[in-house]
Amino acid sequence: MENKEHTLVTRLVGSLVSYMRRFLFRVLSVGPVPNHLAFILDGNRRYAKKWNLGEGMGHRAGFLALMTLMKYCYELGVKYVTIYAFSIDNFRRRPDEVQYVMDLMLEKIEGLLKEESIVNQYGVKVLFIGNLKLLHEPVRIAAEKAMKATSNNNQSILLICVAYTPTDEIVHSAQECCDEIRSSMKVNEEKDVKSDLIKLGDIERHMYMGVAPDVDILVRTSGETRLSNFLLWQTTDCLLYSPKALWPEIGLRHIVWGVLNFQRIYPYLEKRRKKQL
Ligand SMILES: CC(C)=CCC/C(C)=C/CC/C(C)=C/COP(=O)(O)OP(=O)(O)O
Repeated sequence: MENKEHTLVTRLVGSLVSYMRRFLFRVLSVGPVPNHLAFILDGNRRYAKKWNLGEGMGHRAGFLALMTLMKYCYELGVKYVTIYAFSIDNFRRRPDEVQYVMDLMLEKIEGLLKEESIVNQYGVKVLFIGNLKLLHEPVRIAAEKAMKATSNNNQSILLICVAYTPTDEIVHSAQECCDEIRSSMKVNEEKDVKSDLIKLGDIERHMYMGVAPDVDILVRTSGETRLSNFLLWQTTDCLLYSPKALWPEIGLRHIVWGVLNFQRIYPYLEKRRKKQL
């Protein structure tokens, strides 16, 4: 009996908190709501150290934080959420750590496709961004399966940057531009691609991130203010926000604060984007 009462109280408190959060988001959406939030997940290992946990537990806690944050973003009406899950440089970490993160990814990608997952609750299209050939084979296969399974969702988009760095992305885009021009040439035409044939729009179209608009807010946790080779092309006119919290500690207050600051500088960002400044 006591157990039943406890469950009922927990449920009631849960509903009340959720109601208050939605109310807060309604108030926030009186101002401009960002369309695209990007996150650098920094501080998983420091979190594990802080709480005397194994390093892997830090990454697990990081994944849980990501799920909560996605929920907040989609409730608020943010359409695109991009995360820096693993960079090309991260492959140089200790082999056992790389293996742990790859195994975790495999487990979590499979979890994302389950009926009760956030992906299904919010109609999320999942896109993996980066040089996927560099991923461990089972992870690449799972990533491709997830993209296929969610391809018809269009309510919200989750872009997971893995085996990604923007420098690699720019080289990839330039190569694709050249290939496209070459394939449009006549059979007996010389296959030299003149540099002035490549336009800005072509480069953007061939970027891995070409599927999403530019970022509105870039959040990097753990107080670091460096971009560390993330979305260099797509962050020219966005708010950079670096809360002190380690990634697994990120929460509602950070999202609200980030959005309020975005709204404060929104007129300036709009002017810059319309090239009026
Ligand atoms: C399917 C899916 C989206 C999975 C995501 C899995 C996940 C949470 C990956 C994050 C890995 C990572 C390199 C985090 C950065 O913290 P850090 O290791 O750099 O921590 P530190 O800054 O304290 O050293």
